[in-house]
Amino acid sequence: MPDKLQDILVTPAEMAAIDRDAASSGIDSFSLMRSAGTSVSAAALRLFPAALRFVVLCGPGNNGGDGYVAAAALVESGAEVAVFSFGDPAMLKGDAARARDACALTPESVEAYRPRTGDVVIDALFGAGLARDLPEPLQAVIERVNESGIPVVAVDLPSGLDGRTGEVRGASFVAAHTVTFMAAKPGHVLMPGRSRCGTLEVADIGIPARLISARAGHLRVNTPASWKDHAAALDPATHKYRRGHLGVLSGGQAATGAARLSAAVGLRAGAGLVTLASPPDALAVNAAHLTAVMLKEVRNASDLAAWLKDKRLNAFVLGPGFGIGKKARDFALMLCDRALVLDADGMTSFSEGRAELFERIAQGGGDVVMTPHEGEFVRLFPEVAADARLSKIEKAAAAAKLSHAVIVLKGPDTVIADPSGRAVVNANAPPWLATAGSGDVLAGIVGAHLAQGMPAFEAAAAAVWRHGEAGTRAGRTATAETLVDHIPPLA
Ligand SMILES: NC(=O)C1=CN([C@@H]2O[C@H](COP(=O)(O)OP(=O)(O)OC[C@H]3O[C@@H](n4cnc5c(N)ncnc54)[C@H](O)[C@@H]3O)[C@@H](O)[C@H]2O)[C@@H](O)CC1
Ligand SMILES: Nc1ncnc2c1ncn2[C@@H]1O[C@H](COP(=O)(O)OP(=O)(O)O)[C@@H](O)[C@H]1O
Ligand SMILES: [K+]
Repeated sequence: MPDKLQDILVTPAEMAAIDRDAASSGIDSFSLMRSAGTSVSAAALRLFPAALRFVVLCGPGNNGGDGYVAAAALVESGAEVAVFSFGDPAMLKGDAARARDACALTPESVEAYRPRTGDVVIDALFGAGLARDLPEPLQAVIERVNESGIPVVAVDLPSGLDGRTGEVRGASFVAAHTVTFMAAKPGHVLMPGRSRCGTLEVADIGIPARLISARAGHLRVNTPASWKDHAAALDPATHKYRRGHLGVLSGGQAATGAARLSAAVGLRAGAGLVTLASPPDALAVNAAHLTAVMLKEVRNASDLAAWLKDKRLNAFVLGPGFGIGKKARDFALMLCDRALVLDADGMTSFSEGRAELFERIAQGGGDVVMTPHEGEFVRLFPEVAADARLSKIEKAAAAAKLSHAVIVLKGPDTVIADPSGRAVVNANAPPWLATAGSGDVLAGIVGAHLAQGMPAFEAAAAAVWRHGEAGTRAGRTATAETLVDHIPPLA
């Protein structure tokens, strides 16, 4: 796969346009189908050399066409092959009809398929463009195959998954391996889709990279390529203030741990200095637990205003354990013309009165990153959360547009989106990141990146990636504290 296509995510609508562009540029579309089908048969033979029979399930469109090509290639390799079709194969058109004609096997109806030990299923029923629920009889076939435990190799995407959203349309195969073409689609990386694709192979079937780049939007998988240009190695002549000064706002004495996690990881993630701003009642407990992190008493808005006169304080984290209410709102409004991570209680405090926040962010010119999990997202963006048509990427992008902030919509498939429509989907996070305080650690990493001068989108994307890596390094028994100890270097 050409390097520049490596991380690109192409929506099914963009892919359909790319297909049309390829055809109108004179590329023979049947040769693309032949490459697609043979890359599937090659994968099946490579991964399942001991299969007793390959069962190719072919649908009514070009995905089915790929299936007929794969079936013919498998027959040629000497394997035992059976073909089952959904819909009347006589109704196939164009390239798919040609592929059917080139396959010597006579298909049976898919409903007649009964899984047998030793079978390997090639799922060529529907591709990534599926946008409505599968018919009931097909759902029953899929469930039967899933229950049988027979391995499935999916062509393009496991049938039943929506390639735009990753959602299940009635039922979907759970594949052991998926072969898609030219570029991954959102449905391969968004949940639950990602967990149903098995290993993902992106096959180059010969569509020129320029045709793909010309149609692809600003959607990527989150890898270092998305932000490494902003993660410069340290200048040997640097000093701690040049590495940035991060301020973290602590809650009252009963809830200080969350902010301390953000502060501790802030230093680890590269801020030159971190100061924890504490209300008076929490000073003693914070002092007892801090060493390299500094402590500052901040009682109220006027204390904060006085502290903000120090312009070297260039980024803040507000929210973890802070408490919900007017104080959080006042503080956030004062901080959002500097670089700010608004997390947890900081966001929830704006369940009412968000318009003022969003306006300030738009006017402030600072870099604001909000890091909601699903529950916080519903509170701050109820109308976006309730729109069932939107994918997680589209939800994060809509919230970014509405709030003028960079949105980190967390979960196993965290999406980072900015108001201009740029978005990345994260895929390196192990499930044991779902542990108390993990979000506080993430907020502190974003804050450290902002303090170092990274733009908000890159700061957030790099933080989510490092958080995922820290999870992998810390291992299954990770806690928020051990995540702090396992943050990998940025550059
Ligand atoms: N991307 C590319 O450049 C290439 C794509 N190819 C294949 O082409 C596929 C896309 O082909 P198509 O656009 O024909 O898509 P599909 O093969 O997924 O089939 C779409 C057809 O199924 C019908 N359909 C959709 N949802 C349905 C539902 N829920 N119930 C019943 N019928 C439904 C549609 O009306 C349409 O006739 C890709 O998945 C890939 O496998 C390859 O042939 C080679 C080139
Ligand atoms: N199943 C999962 N797989 C990978 N990462 C996850 C999963 N569930 C949650 N996470 C990540 O763990 C972190 C949890 O943050 P959050 O929900 O704010 O928890 P807390 O408030 O306990 O810190 C987020 O970064 C989120 O993306
Ligand atoms: K499929």
